[in-house]
Amino acid sequence: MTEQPIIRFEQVTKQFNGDSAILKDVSFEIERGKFYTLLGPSGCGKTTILRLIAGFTEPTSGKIHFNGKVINHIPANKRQVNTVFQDYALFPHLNVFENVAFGLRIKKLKKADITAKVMEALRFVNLVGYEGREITEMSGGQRQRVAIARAIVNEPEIILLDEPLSALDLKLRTEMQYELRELQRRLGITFIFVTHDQEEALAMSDEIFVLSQGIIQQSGTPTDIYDEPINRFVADFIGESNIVPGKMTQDFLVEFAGRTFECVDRGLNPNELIEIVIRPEDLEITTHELGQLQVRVDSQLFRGVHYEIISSDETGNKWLVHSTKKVVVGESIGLTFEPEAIHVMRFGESEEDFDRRLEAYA
Ligand SMILES: Nc1ncnc2c1ncn2[C@@H]1O[C@H](COP(=O)(O)OP(=O)(O)OP(=O)(O)O)[C@@H](O)[C@H]1O
Repeated sequence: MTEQPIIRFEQVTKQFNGDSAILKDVSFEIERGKFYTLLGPSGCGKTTILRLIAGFTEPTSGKIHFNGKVINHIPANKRQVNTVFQDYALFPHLNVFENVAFGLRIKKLKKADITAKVMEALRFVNLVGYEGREITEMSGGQRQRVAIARAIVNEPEIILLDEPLSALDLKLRTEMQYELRELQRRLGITFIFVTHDQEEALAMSDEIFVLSQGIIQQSGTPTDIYDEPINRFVADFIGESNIVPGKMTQDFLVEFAGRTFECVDRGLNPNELIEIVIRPEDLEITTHELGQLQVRVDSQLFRGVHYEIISSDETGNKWLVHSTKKVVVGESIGLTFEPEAIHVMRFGESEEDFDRRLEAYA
């Protein structure tokens, strides 16, 4: 028997003061011990999901299950959940030790137990030796670690992290991404992390939920989502892509840019209109004659590791190419790609409907 999910949202809708719904009939499951990321643009409802899990707000309709029990009305302080906020919400008048100890003092633990637990949490985040420091004397990255220590000291089953890296500069941010990921592995606690940064989500997560307009557009592993975006929103939001209109003439054959190509997808209706996604790094540059597609180079930018080339084919499609080869603007070149590089999306169909259709077909 598979273990039941630690969190399950069952058709959860959230509306504020009669306004239109922020979350619309959202259903998902969170498994124990994994690193999840809620990814989406500003205002899509990511923080609202965290607040619902934490118990800071209740759903307008639907059910939230925690270890199989409905927790809609359970107050925040009775849930095995701790949150690390964007601004860390540390107490500036308390030192590092007291910040971490705060929750344990409220629970009235014995002094010796508090010391042992706080030191253990500080050890986890590599801050032993800093316990007497004032919060104001700590750097951004160190404050971040204090906030995490304050969450883990309560031994929660879930840690919620609301854009915790957004205040850090790029270098520190990358370091903290590694640190957080590593910490989650060592602790084995479920992490639910919120970000609007797709690279961060791809780098850190076991599973990503891509949200837009109060709906989970797609969920899956980073490679699932990157390689097989379900719709135009996900393809655009996760990395750069070429999206062109096409037709599925039969299984394993697609037509776009006026030609027919082999692909690895099947299960669509003959001649169904689709959108084709090809990632810029999956296009190879060759001579005009050897290309599967002939394009004219419109522009070229040097990006350090690669050139970013914008080109167009005869039917007017634009093709973005990432290549280590340099080309000449105005020149006609050929593009080649493997059948696996062609990803097929259909218009306006949900992930569930898509899967159901594929299953029925298989
Ligand atoms: N208490 C509230 N009352 C009314 N509207 C709210 C409330 N909290 C959030 N909203 C609205 O709900 C929508 C979603 O907000 P939420 O904070 O969940 O988005 P988000 O995806 O986390 O965005 P961001 O990345 O900007 O933090 C926004 O339009 C916001 O204005």
